[in-house]
Amino acid sequence: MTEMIVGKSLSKTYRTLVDTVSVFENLELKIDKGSMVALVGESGRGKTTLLNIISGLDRPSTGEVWFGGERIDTLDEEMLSDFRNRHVGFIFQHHYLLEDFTALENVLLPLRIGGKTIGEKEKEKAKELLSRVGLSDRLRHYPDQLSGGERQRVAIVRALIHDPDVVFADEPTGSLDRRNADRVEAILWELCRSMGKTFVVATHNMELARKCDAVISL
Ligand SMILES: Nc1ncnc2c1ncn2[C@@H]1O[C@H](COP(=O)(O)OP(=O)(O)OP(=O)(O)O)[C@@H](O)[C@H]1O
Repeated sequence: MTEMIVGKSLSKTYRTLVDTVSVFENLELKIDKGSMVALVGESGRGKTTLLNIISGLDRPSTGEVWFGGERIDTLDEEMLSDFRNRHVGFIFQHHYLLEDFTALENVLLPLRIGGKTIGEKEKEKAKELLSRVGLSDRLRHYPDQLSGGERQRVAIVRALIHDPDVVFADEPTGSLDRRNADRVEAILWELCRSMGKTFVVATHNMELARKCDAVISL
């Protein structure tokens, strides 16, 4: 299998005014293209930190991050931002939808940010994905007119609209009640698998982790 992400000898240290926190040292990881991977570990063990490093949101203190054969931890901010816009989709615990934009407009934002002209083709793709997550009758609703689970489903579609190579999810259903969380996780799972995406999820949910092809334990 082709490797999508390789982390070599990764270490991360946070320095604050009062002390230094070493989150992990000399961590090695490989994530295969098209695989579903869970990042697990007790609270504070560094799941978010590692996710941010391998997705190009943050940099390691030492070590190397390779993404699709390209080293990314040495890119400057502008190149890194461009890299994320092209190759990566994010889903966080909070939806981060823009309140003044409808569900459809929120979904189209990554394309606008990537400099694409939004035409019928793009709108159709957004509508099709929104209907796949059960939101075809919520296109013109604003975030505050949607339920928590619906908002997170919009965020899922927004993470996929620009056809990223890898979808990163950090506790994607952590703010939802169990029933909603299960539903949204299943939808996220199905979509990523059917679209052949590499999927990396930081989670406390061991049931979700068990469904993954690989588990990285911190
Ligand atoms: N900006 C920062 N400055 C200093 N320490 C930090 C910073 N960010 C995170 N840390 C510390 O690094 C460690 C790892 O944090 P991280 O958020 O990656 O853990 P986590 O495994 O995702 O936790 P949780 O499951 O609770 O979300 C924690 O001990 C945290 O206090």
